Amino acid sequence: MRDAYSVETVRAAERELMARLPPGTLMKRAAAGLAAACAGTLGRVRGRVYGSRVVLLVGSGDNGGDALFAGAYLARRGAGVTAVLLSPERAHGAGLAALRSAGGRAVAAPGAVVEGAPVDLPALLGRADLVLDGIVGIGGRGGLRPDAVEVWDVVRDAGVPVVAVDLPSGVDADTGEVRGVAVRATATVTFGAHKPGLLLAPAREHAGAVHLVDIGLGPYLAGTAPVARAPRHADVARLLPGPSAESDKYRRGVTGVAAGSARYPGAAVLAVAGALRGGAGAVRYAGPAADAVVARFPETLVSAGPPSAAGRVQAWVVGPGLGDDRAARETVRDVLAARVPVLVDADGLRLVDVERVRSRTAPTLLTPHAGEAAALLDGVPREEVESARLSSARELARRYRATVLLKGSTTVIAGPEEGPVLVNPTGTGWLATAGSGDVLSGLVGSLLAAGLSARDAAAVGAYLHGLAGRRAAPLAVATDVADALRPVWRDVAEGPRRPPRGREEGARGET
Ligand SMILES: NC(=O)C1=CN([C@@H]2O[C@H](COP(=O)(O)OP(=O)(O)OC[C@H]3O[C@@H](n4cnc5c(N)ncnc54)[C@H](OP(=O)(O)O)[C@@H]3O)[C@@H](O)[C@H]2O)[C@@H](O)CC1
Ligand SMILES: Nc1ncnc2c1ncn2[C@@H]1O[C@H](COP(=O)(O)OP(=O)(O)O)[C@@H](O)[C@H]1O
Ligand SMILES: [K+]
Repeated sequence: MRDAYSVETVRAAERELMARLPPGTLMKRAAAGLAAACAGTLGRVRGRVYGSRVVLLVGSGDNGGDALFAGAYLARRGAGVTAVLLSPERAHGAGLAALRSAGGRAVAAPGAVVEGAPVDLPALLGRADLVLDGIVGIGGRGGLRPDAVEVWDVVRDAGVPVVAVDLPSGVDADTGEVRGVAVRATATVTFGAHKPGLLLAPAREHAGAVHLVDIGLGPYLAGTAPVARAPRHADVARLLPGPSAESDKYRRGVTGVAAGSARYPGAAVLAVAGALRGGAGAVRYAGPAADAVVARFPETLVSAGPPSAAGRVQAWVVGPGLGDDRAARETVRDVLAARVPVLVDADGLRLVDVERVRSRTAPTLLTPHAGEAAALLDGVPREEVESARLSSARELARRYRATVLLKGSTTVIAGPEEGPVLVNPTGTGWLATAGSGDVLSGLVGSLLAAGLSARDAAAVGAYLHGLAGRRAAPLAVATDVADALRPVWRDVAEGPRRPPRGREEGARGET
């Protein structure tokens, strides 16, 4: 698991560690790691550090201090380093002195000049090979301030690679929210621990490839809970269900699918397609699209009556393409009355009664996209859910006393109890295609039937579905995603072969 800790927790751990070390040690460790990563980037873009041109954007806090010390390292290796100070009178003193004694120079940002000729920022950046964003880190509030926006606009237009120091300036470290303008980095070098914002959209889209620099916080974080955890290949591989020597199809679990309608038979077919690839031994379909399901998947056990009359299952999936008529409503009620885990998706989410879900004794898993989640949260704006995924999923899980898998650019999973939210690291925008959510609900339902907890089934399902989307891209349609589940499952199960860069977990980058 990749664990992300709140700013408060990171600061507390830093305080404890700092108390045991000579002053300035942590910043020097951070800066050394940052400089090494920057040297690597310069090696790639310029061939070497010596003779390259580096611009530091330096704010008024310790984040700017990190940039200045890293700049000093690079200057000692022969880079031409210029620090652009957003608040010259408050820039980190020791960092500034280190940069100057290493041969670097500092200039005031255009908005900060009180007298004298302002620096020609476009010209400076036009010659730069690399920019370090040390405007603001975990001490930031809200988006970039106007003076920082002015500088960032020039950097962005220059198209120079940007390494963000600790976090892209302007993003919210704890929530992943971006209120206003924020830096977009090629890479982010973060210190001590991941911050939730580095795992969560929209902020994670600003971070580029994320490198974690160990500054020795590990022992001081050990006893504290992360806010968010992102599974890796090995975590998922451990949870994949598989037949044992004594297995038969019933012992492997039977998935029930109550989906589709005369109007939307395809949703039933796609949910069954996912369910057939989730590790259960059999899939029962109950509903009006039985003919379409059997025509495509003859291995499905079908019936046209209510789900409760379909025979035993170990988990139900209800909702995709169900419509919202009386029959749909009854189907949802019938399934929720079952004493097995139930996944509710799509139309099912419009028909669930909160008290009925809360009173269930078997696990319930809700799988809304942002629009559905917004409706379940009494009609808050969809954008509000999209910008605050973590708290939205948590709130929904708390209200419904259920596990929630909130789909979208970052899929997050929250359980009814307190504890870390899971963040899915796989996926691609190509999954935003009609019916791919139906495949996911079938897949996760099958993992539930195979015996995984709601949280594990959601995490494994989202992870595999995201990989399948990448494998089927470009131009993936939902059936391609379902077809890609088998090879993706095999890859994860076979691990630990390092996936080709750009296709797997590390595509957004982490080292
Ligand atoms: N602690 C440690 O041991 C270690 C910490 N380390 C490093 O320290 C960083 C944290 O440093 P920090 O606490 O000094 O805060 P920081 O992120 O520099 O920002 C504060 C300044 O930003 C300003 N500002 C605020 N919002 C803004 C905005 N939207 N747009 C623009 N400006 C904004 C705000 O201004 P003010 O409100 O005071 O006017 C304030 O002066 C951390 O991220 C890591 O890099 C590493 O060296 C490892 C060891
Ligand atoms: N921008 C995106 N990036 C990554 N994944 C996405 C994005 N948009 C949607 N998805 C994924 O695509 C699937 C779409 O599901 P859903 O919204 O239920 O569509 P449908 O109802 O058509 O099946 C979900 O798994 C979701 O996480
Ligand atoms: K920064």
